[in-house]
Amino acid sequence: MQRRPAIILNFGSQYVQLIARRIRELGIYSEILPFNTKAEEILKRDPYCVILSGGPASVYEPSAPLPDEDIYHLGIPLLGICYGLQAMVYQLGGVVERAVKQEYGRAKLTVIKDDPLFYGLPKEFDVWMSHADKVVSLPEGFEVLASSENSPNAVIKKGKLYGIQFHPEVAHTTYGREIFHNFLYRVCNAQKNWEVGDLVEEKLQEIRDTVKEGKVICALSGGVDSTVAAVLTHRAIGDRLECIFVDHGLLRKGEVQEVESYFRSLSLPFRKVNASELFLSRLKGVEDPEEKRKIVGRTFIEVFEKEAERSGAEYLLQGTLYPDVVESAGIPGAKVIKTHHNVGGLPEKLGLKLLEPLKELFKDEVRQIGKKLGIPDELLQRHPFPGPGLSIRILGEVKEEDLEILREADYIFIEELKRWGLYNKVWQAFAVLLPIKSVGVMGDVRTYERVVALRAVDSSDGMTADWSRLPYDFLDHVMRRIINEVKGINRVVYDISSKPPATIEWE
Ligand SMILES: Nc1ncnc2c1ncn2[C@@H]1O[C@H](COP(=O)(O)OP(=O)(O)OP(=O)(O)O)[C@@H](O)[C@H]1O
Ligand SMILES: O=c1[nH]c(=O)c2[nH+]cn([C@@H]3O[C@H](COP(=O)(O)O)[C@@H](O)[C@H]3O)c2[nH]1
Ligand SMILES: NC(=O)CC[C@H](N)C(=O)O
Ligand SMILES: [Mg+2]
Repeated sequence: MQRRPAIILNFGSQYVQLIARRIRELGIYSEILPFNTKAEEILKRDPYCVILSGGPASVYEPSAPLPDEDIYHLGIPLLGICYGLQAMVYQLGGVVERAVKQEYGRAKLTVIKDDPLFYGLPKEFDVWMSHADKVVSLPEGFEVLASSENSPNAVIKKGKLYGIQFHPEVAHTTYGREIFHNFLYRVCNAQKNWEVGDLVEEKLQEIRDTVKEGKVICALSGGVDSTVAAVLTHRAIGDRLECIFVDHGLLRKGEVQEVESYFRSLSLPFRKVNASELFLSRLKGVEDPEEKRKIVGRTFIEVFEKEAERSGAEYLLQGTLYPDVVESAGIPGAKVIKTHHNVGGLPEKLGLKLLEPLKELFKDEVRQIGKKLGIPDELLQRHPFPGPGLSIRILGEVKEEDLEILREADYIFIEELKRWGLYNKVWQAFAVLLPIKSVGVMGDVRTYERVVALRAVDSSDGMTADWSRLPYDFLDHVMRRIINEVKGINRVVYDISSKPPATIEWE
């Protein structure tokens, strides 16, 4: 049976899989197609709707990607999001310009006109914006349904053509899910045709079909993603899997012992490899964040290739998730935000075949799979920790003495979060060591020492994030402990940037 899809045209947005995922969650099958897919090709699939994603381009640039203009005349409901809205406006004769005031992060939306799209929603709510261009005049026949302070034309419509300047797909838009629900079920009259189903069974089969009789080594970090990937694959192919945990000298205080004891208890075939000298020597003198990420990626692979040779494995299993792929511009049209060591950081010639069963999923979906697999909560609730580890939390060159300072500061922050019952309330938290010094006074003596920044964010998938409103008393306590206990630090600051426009990590 052919399922009627919701079609998403991809203009290179960071969020394109998030759109697909929102639609999946609402029980509708969805497909992502290239932005220039012909209208007749789209029509053949009998879709419920066409959604135009956001994207990094600006419609008035000569090389801007634009969809087949016929899509506006198919009589199929259409929803343009951010760049998608701007493309529709431009092609139908409206005007889009670079805005004087750009809009990143939270904005308040005010609904001006009732519409099925806003069914059941309040007249005012928070939405998440990420744009520099702005619709300044509408094409003929369009009306405004909602505005924000910076975007008078935040939601527009003509018949079944809708355009939205904000991002309903990101978790920080308060009623984003409801907007998709209303669009699919009230505007498009869609019928449920997709069950999240048993993703676990599907994945097990996929792994068995790919690996067949082969052997696999798993790059295991002790984090949520690679743990879920390992347990899943172990269930699929048993002891033909071996897990390799690399101590690259960039791990947190106590982490090696912690990870070892977790994995002994899960009874997975497990090996620890100490490669810290190799990683630290390669990073010596390197300041550029992208360069550091690539070095870590390549060095990881060197270690894994050696391990594979020893065990005769042909596959390398990684816990790669969708955000890693998209930020490394692993999808067409997307810009590189940062090279995730496990995607863009891989060498061109890879002697191993990659196995990445979680590649199109998001962190919270992976946690759900982990739960189904019986992985203990304590492990599943661990905060994400990037593969390049502390090397991207020491801004600039990575020196051994700085690693020690950062380890101590980070340990205090996390220990106190746990003590105060806040660890599971924030999505991710860590300390960053800044490459600057500032003046202090301790016991009547002048100090001139380093600065630590604390970062704690609320998120559901890492694609967007807001800074956690940690209690002042808590921050005060952590500041005091860090400055009193960690030699070399005389100042602590708290990072209050959201993503966008910042990112979660500093490098
Ligand atoms: N120290 C390590 N040893 C072996 N493999 C690693 C290590 N660090 C990272 N990796 C590999 O790189 C992948 C990506 O790292 P990433 O930190 O995104 O995922 P994770 O560690 O599994 O989960 P989390 O995001 O919860 O930390 C991991 O899934 C794992 O396959
Ligand atoms: O395995 C990883 N390898 C990497 O190279 C990497 N860079 C960032 N991160 C993690 O991804 C999430 C989003 O981070 P950013 O907002 O900083 O891009 C956050 O949870 C980051 O910790 C990484 N994970
Ligand atoms: N997120 C987007 O789709 C951005 C669209 C466009 N490049 C802008 O800055 O307005
Ligand atoms: Mg990790």
